[in-house]
Amino acid sequence: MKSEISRRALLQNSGVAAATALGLGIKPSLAGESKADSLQPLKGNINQSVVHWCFKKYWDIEKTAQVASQLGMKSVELTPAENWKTLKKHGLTCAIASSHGFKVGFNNPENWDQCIEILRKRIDECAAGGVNNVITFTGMRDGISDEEGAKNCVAGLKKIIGYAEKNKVNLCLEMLNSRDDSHPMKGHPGYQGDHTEYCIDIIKQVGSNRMKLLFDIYHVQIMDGDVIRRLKQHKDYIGHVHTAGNPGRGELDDKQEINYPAIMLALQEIGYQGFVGQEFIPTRDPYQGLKQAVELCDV
Ligand SMILES: O=C(O)C(=O)CO
Repeated sequence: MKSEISRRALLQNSGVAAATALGLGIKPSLAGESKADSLQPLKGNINQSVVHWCFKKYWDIEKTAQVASQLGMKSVELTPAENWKTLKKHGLTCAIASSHGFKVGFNNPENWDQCIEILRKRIDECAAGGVNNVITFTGMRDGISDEEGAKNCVAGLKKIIGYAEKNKVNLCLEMLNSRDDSHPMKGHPGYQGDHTEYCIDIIKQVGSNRMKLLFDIYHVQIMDGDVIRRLKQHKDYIGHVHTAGNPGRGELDDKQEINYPAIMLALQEIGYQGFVGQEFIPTRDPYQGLKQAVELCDV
């Protein structure tokens, strides 16, 4: 896989070099990239998506959609409904809609009304816009025991899951790591749903085929590990998947420890039909990092 990627990269780079030498003046199709920088056609067995917040600093929605489309991805996700028409223009969808943030969630009954109101609105938007998934969170512990938090999550989510069912939209509960305290988006110390099985137990108790897990490989690797076994074990409950390199939530390169091609093959093996959202924080050229991730996950 690696040698194939390097070979491709080499061919592409030499193509650019040759064209430049010949004075062909390849017209950049996107600022900072040339057409020759685009991928070979993807196998497309994995539906790939890019998570907008990670790239927002570099690219607005139009540019993100252009890049995603150029890289053969199928979605730009966690972007508001007002942006979905831009995605459509580029032949893309939004794999999962955002909702209430991770800090205020269903573990505290005081937050239920607020979470339900925003989820209802998102479910309506998803039903109208052909989007299948909405994200949801447990919220922070803030003195609530894990047992109480789980009980509250089940009771709170049960108040909205019927509406999700009626509109054929999945609620995806995200597990997040609470270990990395180095950066506000690399880890979330105090988050209650910080173990895979804790979230799975909540999902099972809500008891609906519209209640799913957002399996973020980066967060699972930090808190629980044993990623492929967990994917297989919980296959019936996985609604969406996220990536990033660990440690550091950076690119999916050889400085990080997660074996993404093997994990993507495992997703195929379990018959996962959903999307894989690239959700890393770029530490170098964002286009090159995203291209590398897309190639690596295209198994
Ligand atoms: O850290 C994450 O993965 C989140 O989605 C928080 O919103």
